[in-house]
Amino acid sequence: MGCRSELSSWKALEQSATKLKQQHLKTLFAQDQARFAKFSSQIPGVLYDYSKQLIDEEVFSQLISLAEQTDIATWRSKMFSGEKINFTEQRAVLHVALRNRSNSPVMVEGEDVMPLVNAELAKMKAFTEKVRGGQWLGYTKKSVKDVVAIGVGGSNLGPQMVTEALKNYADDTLNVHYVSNVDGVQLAGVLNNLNPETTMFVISSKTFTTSETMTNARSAVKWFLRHAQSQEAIAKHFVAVSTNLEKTREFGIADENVFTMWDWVGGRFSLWSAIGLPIALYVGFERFLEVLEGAFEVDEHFKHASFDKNIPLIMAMLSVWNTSFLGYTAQAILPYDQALHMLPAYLQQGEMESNGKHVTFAGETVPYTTVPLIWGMTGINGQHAFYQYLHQGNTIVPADFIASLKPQVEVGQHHDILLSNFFAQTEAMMAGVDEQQVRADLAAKGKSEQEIEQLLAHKIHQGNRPTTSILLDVVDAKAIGRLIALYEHKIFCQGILLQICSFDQWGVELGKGLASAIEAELTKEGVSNPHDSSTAGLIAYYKNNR
Ligand SMILES: O=P(O)(O)OC[C@H]1O[C@](O)(CO)[C@@H](O)[C@@H]1O
Repeated sequence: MGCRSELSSWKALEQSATKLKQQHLKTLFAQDQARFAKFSSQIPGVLYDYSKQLIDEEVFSQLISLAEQTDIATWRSKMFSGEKINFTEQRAVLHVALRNRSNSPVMVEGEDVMPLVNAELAKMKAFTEKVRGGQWLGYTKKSVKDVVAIGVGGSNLGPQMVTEALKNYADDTLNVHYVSNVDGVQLAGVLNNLNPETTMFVISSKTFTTSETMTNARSAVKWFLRHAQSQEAIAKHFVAVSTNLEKTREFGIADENVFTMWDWVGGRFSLWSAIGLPIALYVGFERFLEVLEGAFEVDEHFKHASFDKNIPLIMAMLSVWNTSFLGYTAQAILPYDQALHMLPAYLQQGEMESNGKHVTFAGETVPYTTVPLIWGMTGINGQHAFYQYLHQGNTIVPADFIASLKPQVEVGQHHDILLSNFFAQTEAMMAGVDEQQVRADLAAKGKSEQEIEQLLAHKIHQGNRPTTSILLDVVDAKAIGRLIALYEHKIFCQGILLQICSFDQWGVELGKGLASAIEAELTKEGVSNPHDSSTAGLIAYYKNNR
């Protein structure tokens, strides 16, 4: 299997990039009144408009050729049929089985995993209903009021992001608090306000070895036992989500309180599994199922839509076009919906942990930039923070703008004001403001010729900054399921287009190992390992001055 850059479609795209870099989006719009119709696609509940990306029909068809030449369709079937496409870890990649609402068999090594998935969903349902219904009683026979979800990375970001997104659908049955940071300040801040008699802990860790999570979990047990004073009480207040029964037992959690997941569920794709338990506890099991249903709709779209209408594939093709061909090495995620305020953080892990890599399937160094730096925040707040850079900085950052037709809560005219910003920003980034317009605006304001000359260069906006607009109906359980699944499949396609193994994370594993070696050095009696002078100096300063 040769490198992607040897493919004829790749070479054609390289030539097109040279041409397109001379083009202005404003001209492309002026030349083609049907541009929006040509470069947009819809599925129920989602309008995806990529007409403000710096492409033309030729580039689009070259991108489709790239998708064909890289065998996206075959890889897609491999994923859905449980082949071990995570070949560096010898694992299938089957988060799609977790939301397979058709219940058709999904085989892993000759075994249909759907009965396992359904059994776990049934266990989650029974548990959620018991806790939410007040029948699950704590050690003093009181029902649960607060849930503390302890986990990090994929065992935190997905559930927390969805919990935040669906806040407005929650009743006041339970509060859910998330603790991910090993900085004890976070755990202490949460526990300070809680009553152990009415608190349930959900310890989520696929491996049940992640140092941050296990440290927080152990401290939570200590805090709990200080009050409960009885080891047996733990069974009423601690549940776990993990693949590692040996470790959950060792920790002291009874098997019946362990929700399982499987090695074919990657951490950053795990919110659909029992890792989503805190979501179900917060908004109810039925709503959690709606999240799965929304994702399942997108799985079906991804499997069956033609390449030129296939939204996740188009998202991936555009990312590769912008990054590997046009040389834009960052991408902003800008939700114009408060419910999606954690989406940028979630997608940072999704995309960068998956595809932030530099070798091909065969382990050769790729000669192109792979994925961009993903960053962002809610659009309106960003407008008053970093949009200056997006409009007039001398690097170009393509951006995904995401909004909804309806707000979760109507408050006066707020939504129209919000959306007018959403529309205005992408229009301005596309069209910019040229010299003629700046001159006319300043003259209309009564500025002198001299004043106009002084201000001119500062007020010109070059525009030509690519954006995509995603319009959801309203952020509800189904919509959030759809949106996440779109990005997940985008990440999958990106990996194939770039020939990157998307489902391992060796870089993160390296950090984990290094930190635990240094941890031992930090004790008083800890022996210093050899380090560079900076690291050694920092450790010594810490030990001598803390
Ligand atoms: O669920 P675990 O095993 O605690 O791992 C947490 C996270 O750590 C990572 O390995 C690295 O951040 C993620 O992929 C994973 O989601």
